[in-house]
Amino acid sequence: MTDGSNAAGALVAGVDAAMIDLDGTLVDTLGDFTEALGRMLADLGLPAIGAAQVETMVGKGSEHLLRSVLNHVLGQDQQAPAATKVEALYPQAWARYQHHYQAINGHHAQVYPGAREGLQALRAAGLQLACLTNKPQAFAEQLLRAKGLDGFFQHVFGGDAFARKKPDPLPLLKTCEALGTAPARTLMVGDSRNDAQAARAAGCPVVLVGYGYNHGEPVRQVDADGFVDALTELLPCAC
Ligand SMILES: O=C(O)COP(=O)(O)O
Ligand SMILES: [Mg+2]
Repeated sequence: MTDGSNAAGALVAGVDAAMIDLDGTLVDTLGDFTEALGRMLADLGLPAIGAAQVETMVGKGSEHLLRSVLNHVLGQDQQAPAATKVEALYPQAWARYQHHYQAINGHHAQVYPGAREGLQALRAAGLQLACLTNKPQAFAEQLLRAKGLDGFFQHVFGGDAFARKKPDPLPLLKTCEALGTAPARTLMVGDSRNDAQAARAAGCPVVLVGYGYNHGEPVRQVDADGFVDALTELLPCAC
């Protein structure tokens, strides 16, 4: 239990549905990202990147991740302006990354302790659930199926499902529309300021987990309505 858990329970008691982030919230996918990026960088003849570095770059979708990784590895090369090189390499990097990620999706990833049980409890409490991630739709669906988590969700929306990604409020508002719930009664559950900013702008309550990826910054400094250490703390309470 954490200080935020009572607040989280109270929030759950006051909502009709929840939107659950995927990477860093339901599944620890850092191993998948690092593996697919490593294979991509090897194909391009570029230096490798470590998991600790990758962790700070995850959460804003694949395009942002690839540009951050290329910038990082090319930043060590002073021969040409990094930005020009990044854009020149980007199309090939994108194709190799897609190829490799699809092949290894879920192989180096683990469902977080309590995540499955938390989803079960939320469904048992009568909440509708949507998975709302910046991960591309096809990869998100493939991963949820591989981990046996797909059956919990009425909807799955990836980073390419709408015109803009989190932290823009649009994906949350569109998800509320699909669920048929008011934003103020639809809880966002995520792991980063990306999720929290989007929720604030959409008018949704937001709870963050303490264990995910928050762009290399302490997550408890983010403006959110509550924090939990496991999704099992998201139980509706009568408080
Ligand atoms: O950037 C990503 O692919 C991860 O996205 P998520 O944290 O919104 O699931
Ligand atoms: Mg996340």
